[in-house]
Amino acid sequence: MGYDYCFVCGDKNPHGLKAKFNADGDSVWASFHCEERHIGWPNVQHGGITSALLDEACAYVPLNMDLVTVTAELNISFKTPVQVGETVRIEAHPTKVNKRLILVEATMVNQAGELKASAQAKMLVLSKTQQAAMGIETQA
Ligand SMILES: CCCCCCCCCCCCCC(=O)SCCNC(=O)CCNC(=O)[C@H](O)C(C)(C)COP(=O)(O)OP(=O)(O)OC[C@H]1O[C@@H](n2cnc3c(N)ncnc32)[C@H](O)[C@@H]1OP(=O)(O)O
Repeated sequence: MGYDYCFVCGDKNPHGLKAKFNADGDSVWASFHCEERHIGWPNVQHGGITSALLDEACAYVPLNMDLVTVTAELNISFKTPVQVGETVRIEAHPTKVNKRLILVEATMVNQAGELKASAQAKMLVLSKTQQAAMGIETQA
């Protein structure tokens, strides 16, 4: 699972987060280590980084079903700051699957199991025409 220049998962993007997402049934997960370059406030992971990781996890859920989507809505609750030096696990799973709309929930927890952030997303399935218009190439 991956896309070379994606800011979150691409391994060829020199400025990217290089998070690797794995499938586990209909769920997906990834680990991420917070470093100094990811902060906003001192020692605290930037909320945009947290949001990007959760958004990506939500996109990987339909990808795991061979569906290409964009995020139509993303609601995030930031529960506890992610500190520099912490490793977090991001997980996401589908809660409702319709023809064009996939509802997804995602969480970010640290190694002690403390909830750092959670998200609910509405992922809109793109038609082949919409994918082509966006320059997204798929094998199928
Ligand atoms: C292949 C690649 C493999 C590897 C990839 C790894 C990289 C992964 C990268 C992942 C990156 C991370 C992910 C990212 O960050 S993706 C980037 C962030 N997201 C965007 O840029 C999306 C921008 N928005 C749009 O493109 C359009 O507004 C969309 C496509 C969302 C809707 O467009 P449009 O309005 O023209 O709609 P439609 O004609 O297509 O469809 C209409 C249907 O959709 C329903 N609807 C619409 N909005 C909503 C809503 N909010 N709630 C509920 N329903 C909604 C609507 O009622 C209708 O239903 P129905 O009447 O048909 O029943």
